[in-house]
Amino acid sequence: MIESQRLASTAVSQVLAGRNLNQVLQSLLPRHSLLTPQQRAAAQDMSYGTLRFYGQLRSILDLLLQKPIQDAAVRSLLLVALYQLQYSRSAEHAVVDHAVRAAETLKKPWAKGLVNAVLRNFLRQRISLLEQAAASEEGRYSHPQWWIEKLRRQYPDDWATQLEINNQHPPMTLRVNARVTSTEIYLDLLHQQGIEGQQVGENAILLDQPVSVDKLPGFGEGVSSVQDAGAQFAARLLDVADGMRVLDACAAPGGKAAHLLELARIELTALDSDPERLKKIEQTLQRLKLEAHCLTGNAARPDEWWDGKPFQRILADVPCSASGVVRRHPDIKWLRREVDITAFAAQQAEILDALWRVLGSGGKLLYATCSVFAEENQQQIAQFLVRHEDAQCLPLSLPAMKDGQLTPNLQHDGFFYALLLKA
Ligand SMILES: C[S@@+](CC[C@H](N)C(=O)[O-])C[C@H]1O[C@@H](n2cnc3c(N)ncnc32)[C@H](O)[C@@H]1O
Repeated sequence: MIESQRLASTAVSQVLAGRNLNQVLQSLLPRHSLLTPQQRAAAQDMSYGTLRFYGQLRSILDLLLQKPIQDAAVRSLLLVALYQLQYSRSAEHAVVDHAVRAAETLKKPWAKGLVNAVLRNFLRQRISLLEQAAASEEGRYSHPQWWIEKLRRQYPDDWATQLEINNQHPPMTLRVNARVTSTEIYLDLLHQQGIEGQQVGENAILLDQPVSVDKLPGFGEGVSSVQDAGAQFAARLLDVADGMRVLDACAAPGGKAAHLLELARIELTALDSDPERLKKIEQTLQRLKLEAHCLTGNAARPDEWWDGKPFQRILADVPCSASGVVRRHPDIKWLRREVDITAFAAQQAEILDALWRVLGSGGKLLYATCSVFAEENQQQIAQFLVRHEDAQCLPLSLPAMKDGQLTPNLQHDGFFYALLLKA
């Protein structure tokens, strides 16, 4: 456990210094090649869990300390150990003992005693500390205060439910490749392997328990993919048909692009501004035996990549706050600042305006975000409609949506969709 705990502490410390958790783990894990798969999984769980409950754990740590700790390594080690004590099944004495030994290796003579005292005090005063931490909203909901307030303003009825859902483990959902088999047949195949789930969309199967993809029948051969049920609405809403010229303007890592290709024999251009992420689309399409024209380029600058032939359909799955998918990326809660939402909205408007120019008359553009904030969603589209008289927003006939908004729940993540028709 000690190695996993140390790795998680380093990861948490780097995220709190401003780095993205996925990238941090991708760079740290290969450097710990002696870890067993179980130790790696434990390190990931501790990193994700500590950040999921960082608001609460930080409040508890502040209550336990006479003055704040400036040392990032010791502070992160304490946060990870508090997470383990409160949320994991590890034996308490082992968590404390390993954290004290990990503190010794930090070569800071004062750290060992402090770590020991803080963790033992937590165990002695746990109930009262949990109650005191819950007195502040950040401590209670483990989200930044500006986020809590924005959600409360925009979702007066279910803001607290959303915050609670955001702190749960995300569900694992599969997309069955409609070109290869039916959802019913694949459910049966899963059942034969002892994997249970239920159909929650035309091609979507929500698994009872997450499993490693190499246990999924035919995964390597492209029979299924992992994709949230909310994300699976995109390809259906865009209403593609064989022979259409389609642009996926922010395509990486390629989940929605692949779904579009599974649904119809379209001529797809998959664009993304990040060449590294673009490689992931190529890998995904190779596994699924699908083809697209993959391009590196800025969606807001069509002059740099467009061949002048209008598209009949465009998917604009724009960069956003990702506030609808924090279950999967708990670091987002602590990395985003309120001003970022305005910056995202400005970037999204620029991309939308540019893409409108490359859409043919009578064509449809599906605007998509994985955000729950109105500035990036309903307000963005209302302003777009004012700027573009030739645009009409079509009604979406999905029962789970309100004004195009899906909020995170037990079956899917938070997404927003708006389908725009060009006169
Ligand atoms: C929400 S993700 C897209 C997810 C993807 N549609 C899928 O389903 O797998 C947004 C993507 O937009 C890309 N991006 C950001 N700014 C861009 C721009 N100006 N032009 C094109 N792509 C951009 C990012 O690199 C990122 O891959």
